[in-house]
Amino acid sequence: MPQIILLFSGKRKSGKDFLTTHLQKLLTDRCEVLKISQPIKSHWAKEKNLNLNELLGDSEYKEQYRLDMINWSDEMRTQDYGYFCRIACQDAAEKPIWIVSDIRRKTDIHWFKEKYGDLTRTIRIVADEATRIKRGFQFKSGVDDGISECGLDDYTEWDLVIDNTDGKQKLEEQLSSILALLSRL
Ligand SMILES: Nc1ncnc2c1ncn2[C@@H]1O[C@H](COP(=O)(O)OP(=O)(O)OP(=O)(O)O)[C@@H](O)[C@H]1O
Repeated sequence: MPQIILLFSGKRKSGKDFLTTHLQKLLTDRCEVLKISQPIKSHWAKEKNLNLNELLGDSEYKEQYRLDMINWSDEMRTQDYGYFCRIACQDAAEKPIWIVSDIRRKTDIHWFKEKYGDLTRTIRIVADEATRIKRGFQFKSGVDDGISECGLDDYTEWDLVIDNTDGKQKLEEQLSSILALLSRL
């Protein structure tokens, strides 16, 4: 059982992978990074005979399959909203800090809060559209106007909001604001 769980959310190309990878480097073996998209991608890779590592990485490859994966995983979620959260947690190593790098829906937050109560901390990464475009974002109908991108737009109870817009916050500032959430450890 972890002692604290950091739930990260943010729109496409806001910097979720970037910041959680830097955080992982700081926390080294005290933390485990979980991705809710991992079980989705594993299933999809097996089913369609695709390269799992390419799907998990930051590449054009995953964009080709994103819409299909979203549609399939949404169907699974309507039957059981905790399905992918549960698998991601089952597969996670015993570490004091869990970093969940891709929270996308209110039901994801709900599931973690229901199961882990006040061990959870929610973090929203924001970046303006110009920055996201510079970092590879291109609007895609069915993806960027769907629930997986917009499901948390009106959520207001974040424990921390990080501005990852180009030129706004320094990486060290961003990381120290996240570390402050771990002060109870
Ligand atoms: N603060 C930053 N400074 C420089 N480059 C950044 C910064 N944040 C993110 N990037 C770069 O922008 C690109 C997109 O970031 P990243 O992959 O972390 O976004 P994401 O939110 O995980 O996107 P997706 O939802 O598509 O997986 C990456 O190439 C990353 O290295």
